[in-house]
Amino acid sequence: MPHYLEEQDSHVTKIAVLGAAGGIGQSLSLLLKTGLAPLVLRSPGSHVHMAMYDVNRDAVAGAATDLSHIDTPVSVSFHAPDDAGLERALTRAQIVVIPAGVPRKPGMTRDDLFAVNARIVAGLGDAIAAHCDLAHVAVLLISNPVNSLVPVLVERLAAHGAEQAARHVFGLTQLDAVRASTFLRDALGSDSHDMPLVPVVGGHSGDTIVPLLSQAPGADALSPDARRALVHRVQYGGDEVVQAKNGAGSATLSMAYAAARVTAKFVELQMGLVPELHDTLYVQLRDARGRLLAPGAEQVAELVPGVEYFSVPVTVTGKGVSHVHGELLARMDAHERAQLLPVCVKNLAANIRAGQEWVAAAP
Ligand SMILES: NC(=O)C1=CN([C@@H]2O[C@H](COP(=O)(O)OP(=O)(O)OC[C@H]3O[C@@H](n4cnc5c(N)ncnc54)[C@H](O)[C@@H]3O)[C@@H](O)[C@H]2O)C=CC1
Ligand SMILES: O=C([O-])CC(=O)C(=O)O
Repeated sequence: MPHYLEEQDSHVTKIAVLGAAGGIGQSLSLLLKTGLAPLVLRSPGSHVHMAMYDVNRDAVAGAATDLSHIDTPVSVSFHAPDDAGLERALTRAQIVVIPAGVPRKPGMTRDDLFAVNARIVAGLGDAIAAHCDLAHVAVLLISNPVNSLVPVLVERLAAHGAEQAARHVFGLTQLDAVRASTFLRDALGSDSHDMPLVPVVGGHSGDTIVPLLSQAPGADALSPDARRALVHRVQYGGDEVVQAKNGAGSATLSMAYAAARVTAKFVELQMGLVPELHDTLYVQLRDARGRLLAPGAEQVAELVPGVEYFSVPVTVTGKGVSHVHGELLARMDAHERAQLLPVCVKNLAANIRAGQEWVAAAP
C-alpha cells in the first residue's frame, strides 16, 4: 500500500480520520471502507479516499494496511506525525472526522476528559486552519466532552480568521438518537425496525441530552414512570458501556456506527449525489457578536436563552449550515419544556463557557 496517495483529481472525495487507530477510529474506518462503496459505484468516475492519521504510528500503519486489503473502491492511506503526516492527511480533505482523544474510565465524567482533549482538539484545529479550505470543509467532532470541545474548535478556527467556522464544524450527538430508538423499541417490546430515529436535542452528556419522546411514534403508549426511566437511560447510556468495559474505554462500536451514518451523508453531499443533507448536529447558533448561524437559528436561540451551541436538526449544503430547524423544539410537551429543557440549558451553558474560557486563555 502506498504510504501516501496523491489525490490531484477533482473527482476525489477525501475524508481525513484523525485518531484513526483508536477504538472508534478503526471501526469507523472499516465502516467507511465498506459502507461507502455503493456510493462510488453509483457515480462512475468518482473516487473516495480515506486518509487515516494517528499519533500512534504502528497502530495506524497496521490498521490502514489491513483495511487496504478489502476489495472495495475506497482507497486508504496512513499518516503519522513524522514526515508531515497531519499536513498530508488534511491537504485537500473535504471531510475531517475527529475521534482523537482519551476516553472515560469508570468513575469519570466526560468533563474529566476536557483538559487533555481540549489540547488535542485545539492542536488539530490549528492544523485544519493551516491545511484545509475552511470555506468548504466539513469537520465532524466526536471527541468528548463534545459540549465544550465544539466551542473550542469553532473559536480556535475563528481565531485563525475563519469567520465562517461555525457553519462548518459539527459535534456528533447521533449516538444518543440511536440509543433512544433502540431503548424505546426495548421498552415497547417492539420488533419493528422501520421507525424513524427518536429525535434527541441539546448536548451530549447526562441531563444536557434531551430525548423528545413527545415526538417519537409509539412512546405515548408508555406509562409516565416508563417514560422517565427511558429518558434517564438515554441520558446515561454511555455509562452502561463504560461500566461494562470496566476500564477498557467507552462506546466505540455503536459510536462508529453512528458516525459512519453521518459521514456517509456528508460524502453523498460532497459527491454531488444530493443537493443538501438533513441531520441533527451540535452547532453554534449565534456567535459572541450576536450573529446568527443561519435562517431559523433565531427561533431556536430564543427557546434556549444563554446557550450559544445546541444539537438541533439542520440543513447543510456545500457551503455549510444553510438552515436551522426549530419545529421539533416548538412542539415539545409540557414536561420536556418545563423540566428537561431548563436543566439542559443550565448545564450546557456551563460546559460551553468552559470551552470558551479555555480558548481565551490558551497560548
Ligand atoms: N461523540 C460521542 O458520542 C462519543 C465520543 N466518544 C469520545 O471519542 C474519543 C475517542 O474514543 P476512543 O476511540 O474510544 O479512544 P481510543 O483511546 O481508543 O482512541 C483515541 C485515539 O486518538 C489518538 N490520538 C491521541 N491524540 C491524538 C492526536 N493529537 N492526533 C491524532 N490522534 C490522536 C490515540 O493514539 C488513539 O488511537 C473519546 O474522547 C471519547 O470520549 C466516545 C463515544 C461516543
Ligand atoms: O460515555 C462516554 O464517555 C462515551 C460517550 O460519549 C457515549 O458513549 O455516549
